[in-house]
Amino acid sequence: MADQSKRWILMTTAQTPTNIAVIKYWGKRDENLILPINDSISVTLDPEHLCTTTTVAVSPSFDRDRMWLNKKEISLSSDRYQRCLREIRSRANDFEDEKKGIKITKKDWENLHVHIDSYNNFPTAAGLASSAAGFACFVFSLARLMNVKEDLGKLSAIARQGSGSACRSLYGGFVKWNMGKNDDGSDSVAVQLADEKHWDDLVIIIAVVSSRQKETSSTTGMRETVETSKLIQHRAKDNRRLVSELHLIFLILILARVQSFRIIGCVEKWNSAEGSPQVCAILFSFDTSPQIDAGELTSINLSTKNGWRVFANAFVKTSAAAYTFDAGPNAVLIARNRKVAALLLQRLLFHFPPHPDTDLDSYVIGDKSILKDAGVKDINDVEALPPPPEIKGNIPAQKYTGDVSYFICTRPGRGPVLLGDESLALLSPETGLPK
Ligand SMILES: Nc1ncnc2c1ncn2[C@@H]1O[C@H](COP(=O)(O)OP(=O)(O)OP(=O)(O)O)[C@@H](O)[C@H]1O
Ligand SMILES: C[C@@](O)(CCOP(=O)(O)OP(=O)(O)O)CC(=O)O
Repeated sequence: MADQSKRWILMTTAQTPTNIAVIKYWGKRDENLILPINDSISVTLDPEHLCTTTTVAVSPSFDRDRMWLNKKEISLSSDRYQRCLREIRSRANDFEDEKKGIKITKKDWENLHVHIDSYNNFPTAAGLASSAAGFACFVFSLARLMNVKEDLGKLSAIARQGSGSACRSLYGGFVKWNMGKNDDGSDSVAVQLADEKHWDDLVIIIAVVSSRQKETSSTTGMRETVETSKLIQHRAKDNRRLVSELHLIFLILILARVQSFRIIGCVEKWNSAEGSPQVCAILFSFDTSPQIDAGELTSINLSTKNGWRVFANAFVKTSAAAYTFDAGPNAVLIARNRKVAALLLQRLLFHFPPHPDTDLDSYVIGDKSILKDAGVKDINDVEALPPPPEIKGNIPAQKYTGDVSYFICTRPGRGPVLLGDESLALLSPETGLPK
C-alpha cells in the first residue's frame, strides 16, 4: 500500500519527436479505437528541432488528475485522454524506492492521481502533428512512471488511441503504421523500418505559412473525406499507391492557402527544369541496388516493398525536391541530401524573403548549418541571391515577402527518451504544480 502519511511526489520527464507522413493516414474504419483504412509511413523528425516534453507526477497528495498544455490547464475529460490513461493504468506494476520511502503496488495505481505538464516547442494544432508528439509523450512518460513493461509496439497501440499519427512517434527514423485487421486494434501498431542513421543526409525544410490553429482538424477533415469521397475508398482498396497519393494530396491541399501553392510552384518549377518527376510524397529505399527507370513510376505497384524501393530510387536519382502537407497550409519540403537542401533553401529565401526588419536568425531556425551551406550569413546575403536559373528568361522573378512566417530546417531523428536531469522537469518536485 502506498504510504499516505508521507507527501512524496514521484516524477518522470520524457521527450518525444513529431513525424511527417510520406504515405498519409487519412480515414478511419473505427472512430473510437482509431483504426485506419490504410497503412501509412512517416519520417520521425529530429526532436532537437521539434518535440514535446512532458513531465508526469504521482502523489498521494493529489486529489484529482490534472493536465497543463503549453502552460495552460486543460481538461482531461475527453475520451482520447481517458482511454490512454485507462490503458496505461491497467498495465501498471509494483514500484519501490526505499530511499525516498515510496512503495506503490499494482493496485495502488488505480487510486493515485497524476499531474501532467506538457510543452510543445513548435505551434500546437497548426498542422505540424502536435497531437502525434503530444500523445506519444503522454503515453510514453506515463508508462515509464507506472513501471509498465510493454514494448514500444504495444505502447504505440495505446498512443494510437490518443491520435492515430501518434503511434508512429514511438520510434525514430522511418516508421510504418500497419493498419491491422483485428477488430480490437491489437495488430494496428507501428514498426520501425529503419533507424534515423539509415538516410542521415536527408533534409526536411518546413515552411511555416501559418502557426495559427487550423480551422479544420485532421479528425474532422478525414471523417468528411471518408463520408463524401469516392477517391478515398479507391485509395483504401487500390494498391497502386502513387496515383492515389496524388489524389489524396489534392484533397489535403484543400486545407492549404495561396501561399502554400506558391511554395509548390517554386519546387515544381525547379523539378521541371531538372527534368524531374513531381514528387509530392516519397518513400524510402532500403536497398540501393534496383536500377529502374523513373519513367515507370506511374505504372508500378507501390504497395509492394519493391515498389517502394523503386519510388525512392527514382527520387534519389532524378528529383530536385519533394513536397508534402499535413492537413494544413504549412509546406514540408524534402531534399535528398545537404547539397540539394542548400540549393532549395537559396530558392526559398529568394522567393520568400523575410521582412527587412526580421532577424534572419529567427527566420530560419533548427539546423542552421544548411544556411551556411547555402552561403547565407545575413539579410544582405538574402538580398544578393541571384534568381534561380530555371526562371531566367521568363517573366521577372516574383518575390513574396511575408508569405512565410519562418522556416524550420530539420532531419530524421530519434524516438522517445527519458530526461533524467531533474532540472528539466516541468513540474516542481516540491508541489507537483507547474514551475
Ligand atoms: N503536448 C501535448 N500533449 C497532449 N496532447 C496534445 C499535445 N499537443 C497537442 N495535443 C492534442 O492534440 C490536439 C491538436 O491536434 P490536431 O490534430 O488538431 O493538430 P496537429 O496535430 O497539430 O495537426 P496535424 O495532426 O494535422 O498535423 C490538441 O488540441 C491537443 O488535444
Ligand atoms: C494528414 C495527417 O497528418 C493526418 C494525421 O491525423 P491525426 O493523427 O492528427 O488524426 P486523429 O487520429 O483523428 O487524431 C497524415 C498522417 O500523419 O499520416
